[in-house]
Amino acid sequence: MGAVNAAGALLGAPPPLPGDPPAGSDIRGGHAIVTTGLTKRFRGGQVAVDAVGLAVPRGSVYGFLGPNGSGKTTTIRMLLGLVAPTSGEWSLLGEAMPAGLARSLPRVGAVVEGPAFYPYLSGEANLRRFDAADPAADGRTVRRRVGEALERVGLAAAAGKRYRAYSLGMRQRLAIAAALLAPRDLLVLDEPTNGLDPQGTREVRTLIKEIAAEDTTVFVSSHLLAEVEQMCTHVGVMRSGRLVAQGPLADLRADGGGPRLRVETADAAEAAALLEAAGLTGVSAAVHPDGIGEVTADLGDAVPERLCALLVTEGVRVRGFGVVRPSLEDVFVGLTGEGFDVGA
Ligand SMILES: Nc1ncnc2c1ncn2[C@@H]1O[C@H](COP(=O)(O)OP(=O)(O)OP(=O)(O)O)[C@@H](O)[C@H]1O
Repeated sequence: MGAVNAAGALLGAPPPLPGDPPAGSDIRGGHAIVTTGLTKRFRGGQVAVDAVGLAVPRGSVYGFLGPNGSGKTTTIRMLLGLVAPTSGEWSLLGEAMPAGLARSLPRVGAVVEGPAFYPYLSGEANLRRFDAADPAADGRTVRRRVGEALERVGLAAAAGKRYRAYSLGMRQRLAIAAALLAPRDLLVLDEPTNGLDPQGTREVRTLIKEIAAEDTTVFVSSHLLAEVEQMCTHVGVMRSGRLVAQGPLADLRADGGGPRLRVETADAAEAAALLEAAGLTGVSAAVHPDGIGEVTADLGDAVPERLCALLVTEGVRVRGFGVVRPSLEDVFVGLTGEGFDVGA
């Protein structure tokens, strides 16, 4: 499937769901996306998305993070009206869905799965062709809009080049340009850096930040924690079809707990006893196979320099001393029970 733009271009509105609120009744204007109990059970009984409640604030860059198969694409397809939920409610840009599809979708740009462009046509010709398939688009302004979209994604100089000569990063930027052929309040991107090399990844990431700076809410799925960390203000974490955490990135980071003291020493038992006597909590000591011990403890309000001086004065042979803050990955591993691919 290619980039999906205005309502009706590539989308067929799904039938209304039982219990749908009347059109326009959702006035939660502070959020670009809200879902309540959104669920998808495929034929055969598999629950791919299980009662997901998303709250995507307007103006945010929301990272929809989760391992492969955790239900991200299915959720995105439901949001865009490409597949009907089994149950649940959702709204896009304040419009209750699916009744409000025709009103909200023209303001939503989306890139879901691989873009389908003609290899022998130029980037510009591909965008014109794409625009022509959109009944909501005004053919009289196509030249200007295609030019602006190419400019926006940094492809103006390569506009006349054939698509097959584009790098992977350029191809992905062209897909984003297709989603930006009209002004959008919300951009939905499903794994936009998947398969890109580091240069292409950087290009797309920079572009997303620029688009967000222009007041477009961006909802971007990824299985790469490092990527989400670098470009998102908010994050939702999926595990096996369930949303296990959601909120501002900074809040989730804070959920990992406070800083920990870490001391490397051959006198682990003595160091642990001294730190406990000094009032530190969560003290634990371990000895590595090389015989060097490691003692960790919650730092709390203690002053690390004083603790270091105390250990040395009391004769502990300190080899290493530092304060470690829990990484976002530690938090997510705690939430999801599994690691994420952190190599962006
Ligand atoms: N049409 C379908 N019929 C049956 N099962 C499906 C269908 N589409 C997806 N699934 C299953 O639903 C689960 C969630 O898949 P989904 O593609 O939404 O996950 P994802 O997080 O986007 O993963 P990926 O990044 O690998 O696409 C998977 O177990 C998948 O096999």
